[in-house]
Amino acid sequence: MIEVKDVYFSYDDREVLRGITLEIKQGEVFGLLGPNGAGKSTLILHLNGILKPKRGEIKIKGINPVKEPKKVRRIVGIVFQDPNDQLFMPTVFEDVAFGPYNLGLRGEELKEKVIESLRLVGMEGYIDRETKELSFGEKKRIAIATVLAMDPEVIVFDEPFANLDFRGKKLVENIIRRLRTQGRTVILASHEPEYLLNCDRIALISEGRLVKVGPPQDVLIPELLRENDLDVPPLIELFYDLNLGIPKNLDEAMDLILRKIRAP
Ligand SMILES: Nc1ncnc2c1ncn2[C@@H]1O[C@H](COP(=O)(O)OP(=O)(O)OP(=O)(O)O)[C@@H](O)[C@H]1O
Repeated sequence: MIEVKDVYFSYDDREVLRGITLEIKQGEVFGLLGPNGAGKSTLILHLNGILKPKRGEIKIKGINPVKEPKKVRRIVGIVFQDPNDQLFMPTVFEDVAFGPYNLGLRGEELKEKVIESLRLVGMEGYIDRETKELSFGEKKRIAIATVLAMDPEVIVFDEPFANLDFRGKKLVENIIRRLRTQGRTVILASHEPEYLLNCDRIALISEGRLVKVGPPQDVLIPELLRENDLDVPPLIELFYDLNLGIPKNLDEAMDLILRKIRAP
């Protein structure tokens, strides 16, 4: 689905991506983990042709985003880290309608798409609000709706949980769960391992290099996280020490602990 082949990128003469090679399969929930400045956002901006590799190549379903950015942008939707980079229209309706309007939707069909997308992020009551009046968390949810409204096969979330309260985080988790059941490909970039427990695979990136890629139990190793300036959540530390594997969530964590306690 997504092939990243030996990609290098520099801002002026500062090299930020140094030979990244990755393959992401259709329907995968794929985590991009790395400390601040590792190059996660830079890599993401390559996936729909906003940035062009200095060396190497990217293919999305066989299409090169540099050569055919419009085609690729119909496949890959990116939810930017800062919603202010995503929202630029006066009202919420206009912001969410912008993408589907460009895809050809009009009238009732367009309105229904906007309402449906806002409902998915719990913001249908905000349809006529002025975007600039909204709080950061509200803007973040509208930004997600603008991407959902275009029904992309691949959705990339850059630090989707940053600056969200408990309810906002749960809502994003539920959206990701729904996208997974729909068989969409989801990419989640974060510097916090605890948000990537549920991923199928995780790529650990540091200083523009791929350090490791694999399922959570192979990548979320306390020593490896520390070596790469990442936080080690107590849950991961505990489960690693007890040799219990990596739980996907608190329910599974409880289950694993109870099984361990009850084991003869
Ligand atoms: N537009 C830009 N011009 C120059 N340098 C940039 C630009 N954007 C990012 N950088 C630099 O590139 C490096 C990688 O940044 P990037 O935003 O890709 O990292 P990141 O892993 O997403 O970090 P974070 O977790 O802080 O979002 C950083 O050193 C950053 O300062």
